[in-house]
Amino acid sequence: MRMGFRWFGEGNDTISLQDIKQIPGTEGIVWALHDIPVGEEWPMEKILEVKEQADSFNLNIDVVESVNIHEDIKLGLPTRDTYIQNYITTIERLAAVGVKVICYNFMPIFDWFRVDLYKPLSDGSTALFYEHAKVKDIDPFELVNQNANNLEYKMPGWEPERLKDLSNLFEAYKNVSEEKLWNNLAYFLESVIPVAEKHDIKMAIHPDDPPWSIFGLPRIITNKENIRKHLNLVDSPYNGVTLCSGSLGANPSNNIPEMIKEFADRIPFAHIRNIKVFENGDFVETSHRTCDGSVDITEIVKAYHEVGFTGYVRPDHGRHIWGEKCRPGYGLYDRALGIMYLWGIWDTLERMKESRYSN
Ligand SMILES: O=C(O)C(=O)C[C@H](O)[C@H](O)CO
Ligand SMILES: [Fe+2]
Repeated sequence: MRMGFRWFGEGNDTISLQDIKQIPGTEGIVWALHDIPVGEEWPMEKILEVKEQADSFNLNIDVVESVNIHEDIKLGLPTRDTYIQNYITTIERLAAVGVKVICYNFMPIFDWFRVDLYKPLSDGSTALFYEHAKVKDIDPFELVNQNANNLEYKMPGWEPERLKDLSNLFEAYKNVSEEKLWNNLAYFLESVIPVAEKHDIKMAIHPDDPPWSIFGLPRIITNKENIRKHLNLVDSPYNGVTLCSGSLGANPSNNIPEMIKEFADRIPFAHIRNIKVFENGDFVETSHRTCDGSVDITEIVKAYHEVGFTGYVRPDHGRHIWGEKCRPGYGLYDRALGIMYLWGIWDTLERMKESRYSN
């Protein structure tokens, strides 16, 4: 597996490239141009700027997360063709600088969703928290105001300029059933996958986080059957999945090692993280260690090892520990610990494999 670390860019992250370089076994950054509005082409000069910064630390820029999808594409509006064309231009430019994987998601309106970004844990750290009862009661408009407008950091998927149009967006989605969303996804894939094939760049959809409908909005990338359906919409190695253990793991009936085995050659990129799911279905982010949460990280890494996984991987959200001031879920310390845990399991499995052969 090839390790990367999500980085939000110069002046937009508390973590430096020097910090990332010092995390053992980390070869690259997982990056995006966060200041380009969703739907616009990514300018080549800005792409090259990131490449130069990463080059100077000998870090690769092979994985982009995310080139977000304009809402008109998800809604299937006539204007979608212009936005798809822009997306294609961005794919071509990214391929030209050597990018190998583009992660994206197809969630209506909201990206990942939590009710509390700093839930105190018993060890004195804080972490992202999802609470069913609150989501049922909460007015999404109020939450957007809290999350998007009062935060120190502009978070991808929570852009205030996009969400100020929230009531129109909700109105527009009234006509979009799950089936329609699938059709709109198929339309998008049929346009972009041939381009991805031509330029040798893999498209990797991120599962919905959490993997169920919220506020009556359809969500479709939620379980094994639906991931299979997605991969069959356009049956190409360039139409893949970012298999995220934390997103899928919020539903305990998702068997992630089984998915890794079935979809092995269609997973160009993996997110590995743990969460603790409570009996009532609420969940909180934990350390990556298996026994700290409900997701069996050991079995997951074992499954990747068994299938001979050579794709990209990153730790996903971490807790906020040791007093770190950082983007919610994206501090340096807990994610770096996560990387060491993943390598610990992987290296042990490698050693066991070698000794099996030598005995
Ligand atoms: O919620 C998660 O697990 C994520 O990793 C969020 C992703 O960055 C995002 O949805 C990808 O487009
Ligand atoms: Fe993820």
